[in-house]
Amino acid sequence: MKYLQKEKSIEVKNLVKQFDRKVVLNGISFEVNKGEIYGFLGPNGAGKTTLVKILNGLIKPDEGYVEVFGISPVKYPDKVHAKIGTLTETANMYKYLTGLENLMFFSKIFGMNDMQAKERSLEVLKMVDMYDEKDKKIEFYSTGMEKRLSLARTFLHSPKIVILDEPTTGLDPESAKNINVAIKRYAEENEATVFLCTHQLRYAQDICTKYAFINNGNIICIGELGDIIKKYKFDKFIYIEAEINHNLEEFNLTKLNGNEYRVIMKDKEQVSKIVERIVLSGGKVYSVRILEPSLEDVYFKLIKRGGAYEQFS
Ligand SMILES: Nc1ncnc2c1ncn2[C@@H]1O[C@H](COP(=O)(O)OP(=O)(O)OP(=O)(O)O)[C@@H](O)[C@H]1O
Repeated sequence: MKYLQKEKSIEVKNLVKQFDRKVVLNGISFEVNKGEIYGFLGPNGAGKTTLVKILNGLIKPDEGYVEVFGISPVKYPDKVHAKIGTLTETANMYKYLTGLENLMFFSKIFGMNDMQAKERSLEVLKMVDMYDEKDKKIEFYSTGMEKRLSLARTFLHSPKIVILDEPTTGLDPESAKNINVAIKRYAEENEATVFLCTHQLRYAQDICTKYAFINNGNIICIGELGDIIKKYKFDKFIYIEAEINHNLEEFNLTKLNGNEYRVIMKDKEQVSKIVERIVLSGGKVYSVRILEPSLEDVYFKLIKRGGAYEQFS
């Protein structure tokens, strides 16, 4: 059978970056394939923004190499900029211009004429669900609206790679969800690759297809969530929604919200034993679910554990 090689969007090899002798990226290597929504996850100060700057050719690595669609951003930043759209934490927009005027301004920087700029700006406004707000000045936008407009700006030149640095930071859950929907839709409709840097794991889990965990400049794990869970034999959880009348300490249930409880699953018999005890002691069981650990569970265990880098593909 013919070996089909996946098309690489980003390739990073043995990348090292230091600031004032502090190693911020410690020889990291990974590849992002076309069409992936790749979550690059790590705590504050892990080195995510530094990597985004290198991918954009804004700073140079000390060692190693990086390619975006086979082009070095170190040597040819302009060529790379033409193919990627980057949303940084601090996207600068003109407060006294409307959303539409801002987007038209940036469209013209990409070489569009008035008509093309207007047409494309209206298109991307619809993509992020901001069409109705297009004539409002940015100074009157909420944080969530401003972020969606910044995302629209990232989409203006139809980039095949979108690099997003903390796109949901500071947003309420609904605004964060809107951002996620727009990112996913853009990726699907444009067959684009997304490189998402964040420490907001719940939002990452909603859209990412693959992950790299970075801590203190080292990648500690790369893979799809299911493969990482299998590899490390992470426990499953039993979630029980119930009214519990008696102390069931022996089962080590952790109370979550309302009537929901969670416990690490040891074996299948455990489920009926817990349900039986709750009912026999006068309580009520409304639902029982068995779930894989979340991205958050996996991430915190691996980050805490530290250790060597492992890749599953
Ligand atoms: N220009 C610079 N000069 C000196 N140190 C820097 C510089 N830029 C970044 N650093 C340091 O490099 C480390 C990594 O920073 P970076 O911004 O890449 O982390 P991050 O993972 O993006 O974190 P956050 O989520 O907080 O933005 C930090 O300790 C930071 O202080």
